[in-house]
Amino acid sequence: MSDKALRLGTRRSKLAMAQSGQVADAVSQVTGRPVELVEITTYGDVSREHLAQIGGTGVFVTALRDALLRGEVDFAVHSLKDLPTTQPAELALAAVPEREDPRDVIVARDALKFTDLPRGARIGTGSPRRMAQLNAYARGHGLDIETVPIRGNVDTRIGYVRDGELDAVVLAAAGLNRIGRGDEVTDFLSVDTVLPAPGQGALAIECTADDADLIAALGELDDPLTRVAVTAERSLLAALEAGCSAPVGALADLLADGQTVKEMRLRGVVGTTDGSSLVQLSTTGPVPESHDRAVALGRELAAEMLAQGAAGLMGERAH
Ligand SMILES: NCc1[nH]cc(CCC(=O)O)c1CC(=O)O
Repeated sequence: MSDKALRLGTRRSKLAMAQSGQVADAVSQVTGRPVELVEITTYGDVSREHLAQIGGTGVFVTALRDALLRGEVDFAVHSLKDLPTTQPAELALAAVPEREDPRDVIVARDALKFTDLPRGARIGTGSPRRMAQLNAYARGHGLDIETVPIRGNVDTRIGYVRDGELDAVVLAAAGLNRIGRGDEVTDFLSVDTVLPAPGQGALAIECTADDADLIAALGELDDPLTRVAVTAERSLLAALEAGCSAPVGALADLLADGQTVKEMRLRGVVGTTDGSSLVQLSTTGPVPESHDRAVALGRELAAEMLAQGAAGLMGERAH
């Protein structure tokens, strides 16, 4: 391969710049080639408030993919949870690096923990998945909380807490860690309380499907166990026919015995945003040995969830 600089297409947001910068360093380490960042403005960046109306799924991703297909950049980095579940044939998911912390967290006033929030606490989140699970937990544990729909970037969201408008906001640990603001977390939400979005905490490194040399080079950053886990999670999401704004949580984690990975557990949840009904199921078995097995596992769990009424819960929307 040549020693020409590789062009990495990235969104301009703090999170995108941080994760692209980190991947750029890793890629230049494994390829020995310099990597230059090429900033691309996405429709999701200019029209954030209208994300719900324009459908959510993939708005952050489309502009980067278009730049790849036009040959303006060589590869791109996405938050895996923002990727649509269908992979275009012209693009290759060259690497899924090892996952960051998949959990959701809260940033609350006065360093409060979730379960110490006072009666009537207002918790900001724009995510129906987070609302559904927080409200379900509150109902089951006698907590009195109000989930308040909010949008915006990390600064905007944490700003609602700093200026006293909200008692807490919910964010992904991975995003805060990547921008160096992990120290603002006041509580980590157990995945037993709030299952993260499918793919949360993982990145996707994408290039065009015809660039075999680049696919092989980027593949050095792939973590096969993360890939198999997110494949099962995304297959569950796809089989539930839900977009990224739907109240679907999924997490595949590996059960290890010392250093040896023994089994994989896939958990899935859907619910109404008020938390009055949830369908939550899990399955545990051998780590899938192929992409197709991981896909099948996600489908199987989705089928069980649908049999328990999951579809009816997803029809309902936050606003
Ligand atoms: N919904 C937007 C989004 N997409 C990816 C992340 C960061 C976490 C990740 O990479 O999974 C976030 C922010 C958040 O949910 O708090």
